Amino acid sequence: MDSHRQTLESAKKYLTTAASVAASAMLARTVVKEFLPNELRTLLSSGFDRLFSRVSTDSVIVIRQTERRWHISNELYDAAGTYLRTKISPALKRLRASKEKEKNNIIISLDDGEGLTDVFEGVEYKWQLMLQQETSSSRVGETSADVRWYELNFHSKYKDVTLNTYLPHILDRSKEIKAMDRRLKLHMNENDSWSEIDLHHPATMDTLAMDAQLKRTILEDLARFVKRKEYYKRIGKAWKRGYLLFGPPGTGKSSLIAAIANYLRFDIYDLDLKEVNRNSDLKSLLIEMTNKSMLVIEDIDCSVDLQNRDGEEGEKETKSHNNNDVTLSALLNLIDGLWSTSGEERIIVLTTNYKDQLDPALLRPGRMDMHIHMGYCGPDSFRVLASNYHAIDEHPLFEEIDCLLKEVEATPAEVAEELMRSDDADIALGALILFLQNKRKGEGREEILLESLRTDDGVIDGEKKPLEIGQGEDQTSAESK
Ligand SMILES: Nc1ncnc2c1ncn2[C@@H]1O[C@H](COP(=O)(O)OP(=O)(O)OP(=O)(O)O)[C@@H](O)[C@H]1O
Repeated sequence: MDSHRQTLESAKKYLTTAASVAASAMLARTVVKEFLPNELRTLLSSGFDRLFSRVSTDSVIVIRQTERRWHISNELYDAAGTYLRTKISPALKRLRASKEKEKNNIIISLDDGEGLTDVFEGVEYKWQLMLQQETSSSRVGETSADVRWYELNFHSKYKDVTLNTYLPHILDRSKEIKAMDRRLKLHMNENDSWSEIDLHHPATMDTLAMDAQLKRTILEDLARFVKRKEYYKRIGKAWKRGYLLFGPPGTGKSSLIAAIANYLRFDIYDLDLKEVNRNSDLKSLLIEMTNKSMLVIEDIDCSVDLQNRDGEEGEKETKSHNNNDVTLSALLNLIDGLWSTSGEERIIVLTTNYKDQLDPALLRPGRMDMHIHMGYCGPDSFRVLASNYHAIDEHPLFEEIDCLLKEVEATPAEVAEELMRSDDADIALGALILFLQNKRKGEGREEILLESLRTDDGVIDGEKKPLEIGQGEDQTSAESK
């Protein structure tokens, strides 16, 4: 996106017009201005009239604005503008305007040469933006308006493939590009209604400090999920995916949620169950959610107070802390039923610091598809943080830090805090070493106390960990179902 903006900025700056069309320079400049991304969208709000004109072996499709609002052409004209914006080379220094011989048309070259060339499935397409000033007279006097259209040139033998494949591809790509450009929203609930703010969380999958293999697994899972519309339809399952994030505070559960939202360009619906008084309110909230969104319930263990644990799942009374009527079974039924069937491409994320305190109903197969353990900071995570905070990939102190991180349980949040202490990498890494050494001393004393509680099988009483599938970094794991 930035490179496009730069291109457009530099295109604007370096605009030159051919000497022969000096009189048209003002008009051309207007078009160039309109190539700024936001304005482009307004410019391209209309449609096209399709016509083929044969010039020797070339075919030309004219994609033109039209008065008819809902004409298919509107969509394609709009899509062409969006699509071409991503195709303009960052190296482009100027937009060239020239006048067509014996015509009033001005050609705006979208590259340095003859026209922007796009190669798709081996076929070469040349795009030109055309511009004409049309004057019309009426009783109130003469008015003039700019008429713009795209000309798409290609060899006539590719006419079918163009209509059947290339133009649909442009429509699809433009939808994807628009989805990427869209501002993300964070929705928060108050009783039975959502309020929204723009989501500007800077976390991305790149800046997230976690075990490299686990990160790859999550990314692959997400990428597979969004491509599987037909698959979910075929198997008769709702197109949704559930992730349970668990781990100590400060290990990046909220950061991962934001990173997923930024990666998929999904809005977040942050559901605070304590704010919901009745199951009917919960239902209203879930119905209002849009597609391509994430339902997030943080600290699920604190949001609902589990009672009657021994009863059947459907009978479990799970009330929230402020004694409202919302039950866990209602939440689960709504998510499995209405929420899943009334929308698509939905993700649900539950977080907890204490997975072992969760109701088994939440952990049942098919409910949360992937259990992701956000663990303490290991060498992989530390490398990401060092790169985030100090833009360094290597440093003589790394080895010592790696050794300490293997011995000490420090959260990424704690490590990040130390790294922020100074802009000087040497000082910050030194502070981190000191912090880890102090922590190790503290833990050493604790270890001695815990030693007396150790049972025969080596497990510390009350500390028995749930069985997890570990991957990569020692303290990080994922269970995928
Ligand atoms: N894995 C991580 N990668 C990058 N930064 C992290 C990570 N974990 C923590 N941080 C840093 O620490 C801050 C707090 O982390 P975050 O809120 O994501 O943790 P959490 O696990 O959700 O904590 P809690 O359980 O208390 O909600 C973040 O804003 C970020 O700066």
